[in-house]
Amino acid sequence: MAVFTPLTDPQVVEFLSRFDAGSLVSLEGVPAGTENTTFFVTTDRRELVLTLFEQGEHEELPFFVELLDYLDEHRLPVPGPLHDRDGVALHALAGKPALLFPKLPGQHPKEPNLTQCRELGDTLGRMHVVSRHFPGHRPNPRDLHWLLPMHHKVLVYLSPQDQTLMKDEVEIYQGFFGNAPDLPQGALHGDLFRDNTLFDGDRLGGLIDFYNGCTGDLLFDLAIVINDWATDTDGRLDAARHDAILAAYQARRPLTDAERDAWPMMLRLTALRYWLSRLLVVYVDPPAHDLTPHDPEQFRTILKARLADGALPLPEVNE
Ligand SMILES: Nc1ncnc2c1ncn2[C@@H]1O[C@H](COP(=O)(O)OP(=O)(O)OP(=O)(O)O)[C@@H](O)[C@H]1O
Ligand SMILES: N[C@@H](CCO)C(=O)O
Repeated sequence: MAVFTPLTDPQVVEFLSRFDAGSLVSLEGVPAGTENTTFFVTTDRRELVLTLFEQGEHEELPFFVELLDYLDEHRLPVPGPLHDRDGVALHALAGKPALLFPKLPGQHPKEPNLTQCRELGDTLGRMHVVSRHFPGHRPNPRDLHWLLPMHHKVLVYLSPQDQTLMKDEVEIYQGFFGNAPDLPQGALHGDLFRDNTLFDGDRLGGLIDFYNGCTGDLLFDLAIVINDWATDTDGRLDAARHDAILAAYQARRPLTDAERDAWPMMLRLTALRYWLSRLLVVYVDPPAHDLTPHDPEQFRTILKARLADGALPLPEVNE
């Protein structure tokens, strides 16, 4: 159960009174989620989601509001936060920063079909086309600059083989990305796993949970997507889902030559990024709650599969 901060009806009634969103009918805590407290709020006019921010850098919340406003204005399927009658989105509730969102339709796809993969690739491609012009700035908090110092913290918990694997990989990324290939930049979702999307049948209802959002290499976002959406249980790439996502993405934004060169390395770097972040949660900085952490092993397996198999050929772009 991930309601870390309970709320009463009167608190929510008072909160809602600042917005033109109707009067409270019901309030329901959402069990999913491990980082923030989420409630579904039904009013006499609409369905909403109320998020209380439990952790993280609260001073970064205005960046997320600006990014969601920007993507919403550009007609991407994201929950653009509600602004109150004075134009303010971010408020405090029960001592926590709070945002109110429209409730988007759909469920997280566990085993996405090819139509859903195409939808996702198309939407991410559209998002990256507009996000290149997003004026905000937040350096990617999980790129190589983070891997370099942080991987040292987990080495002691790894087998000698895994220590070598992790150290060698980080050194290889440093050699490759340290020479700064010229990769297209823009705003990223930063964590676009299946459980951060909602599908209403085959229709993409929305991309949610933008709290890893940042600016940086667009390719980083795409590699996270492929590693989660197009990987089989043995860690190997699923060619059909891989091609469906990448063909749809590239119909919106063809990859540059530099991105094509960097692609196999970016798949490895983003796999290691999650191996490491999950190891940190398990061994170094466990959260106060007792929810089962995500399994680090899954991303070690993915990394090893990318090393063994390389990347699959990128689908042809139809100009
Ligand atoms: N705008 C929305 N519309 C519909 N459902 C939503 C919306 N926002 C959040 N949810 C639901 O609430 C759940 C928790 O939300 P969210 O992913 O933001 O929480 P979190 O604690 O940050 O989770 P995570 O563990 O993925 O970081 C989601 O899995 C989804 O089911
Ligand atoms: N998507 C992340 C968790 C949320 O940041 C993971 O699977 O490790």
